[in-house]
Amino acid sequence: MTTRIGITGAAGRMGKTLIEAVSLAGDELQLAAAIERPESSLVGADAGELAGIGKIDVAVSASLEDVIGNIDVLIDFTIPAATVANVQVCAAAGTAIVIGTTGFDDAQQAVIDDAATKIPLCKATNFSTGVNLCFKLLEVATQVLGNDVDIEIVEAHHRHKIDAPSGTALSMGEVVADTLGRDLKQVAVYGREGQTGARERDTIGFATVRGGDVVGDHTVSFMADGERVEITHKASSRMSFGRGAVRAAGWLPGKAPGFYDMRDVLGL
Ligand SMILES: NC(=O)C1=CN([C@@H]2O[C@H](COP(=O)(O)OP(=O)(O)OC[C@H]3O[C@@H](n4cnc5c(N)ncnc54)[C@H](OP(=O)(O)O)[C@@H]3O)[C@@H](O)[C@H]2O)C=CC1
Ligand SMILES: O=C(O)C1=N[C@H](C(=O)O)C[C@H](O)C1
Repeated sequence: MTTRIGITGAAGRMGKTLIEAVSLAGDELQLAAAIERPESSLVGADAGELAGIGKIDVAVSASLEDVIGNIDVLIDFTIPAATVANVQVCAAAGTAIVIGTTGFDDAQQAVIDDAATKIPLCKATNFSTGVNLCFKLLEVATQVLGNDVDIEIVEAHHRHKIDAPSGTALSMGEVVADTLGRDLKQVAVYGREGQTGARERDTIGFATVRGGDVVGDHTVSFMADGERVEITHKASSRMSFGRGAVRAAGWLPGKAPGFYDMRDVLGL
């Protein structure tokens, strides 16, 4: 059976990547709708031409509500406010959703958690296989190195990124903090300046770099006296995220309502 996919934020960097990723995914997955903001000049354009893969006879729509009945699953990589609106449309229609947007505040996350009681919902801060493998490697490294190391996370992204630290860096911090039985909200340090005092062992530090066209680099350092372990992931193409999100979109429809992430899709 064919899974009909909708993509919001169709003209965005990830939206265009996702349109191409669906076209590469085989006959079981089909792009059934591409949605942009009503005021976008791209409404009515062919989604394939927008993504640079040639005509696919799917016109960009101005409203998710207009097309929700034509899709089995929505993939949403937009901005938090738009995702929150879109997840509510999906919950009302009983349609599954894959969420890649990052940068939600607690109130926005609560709306998403509520939707997951009604529909199958797969949300990940990073859909690449490599990053999800890194989450596993981080668990092991943290278990072995434990409380004897200082842990710092550095991420770099392109100049257009609007949230910091990246969702992936925060997820990496959560994996490490959970494994150590620490509460990330209590121990995270976001950047340092001035007379900071000596580093406290229990803290987990984050540093952010922005510039150029960096697709997404993440390094977690475990630093002891005399040695250092670093786990690094470098994305060189957005297709690494697009492939993963489309795989999640093929996996999700038909699942029981609930909150899933890419580790569930990969069986990690
Ligand atoms: N989980 C993962 O694996 C990954 C997650 N991301 C995340 O995905 C998100 C999008 O990233 P990226 O594609 O680079 O961003 P872009 O800015 O390129 O795209 C965002 C899209 O959302 C649309 N949009 C913005 N505001 C609204 C609104 N109010 N209503 C409806 N649509 C809106 C934009 O439309 P318009 O062009 O008209 O403004 C655009 O199409 C980010 O949160 C990023 O962190 C990115 C890569 C991987
Ligand atoms: O905005 C991006 O580009 C990316 N965002 C995600 C994040 O915040 O972690 C995933 C990836 O690193 C690219």
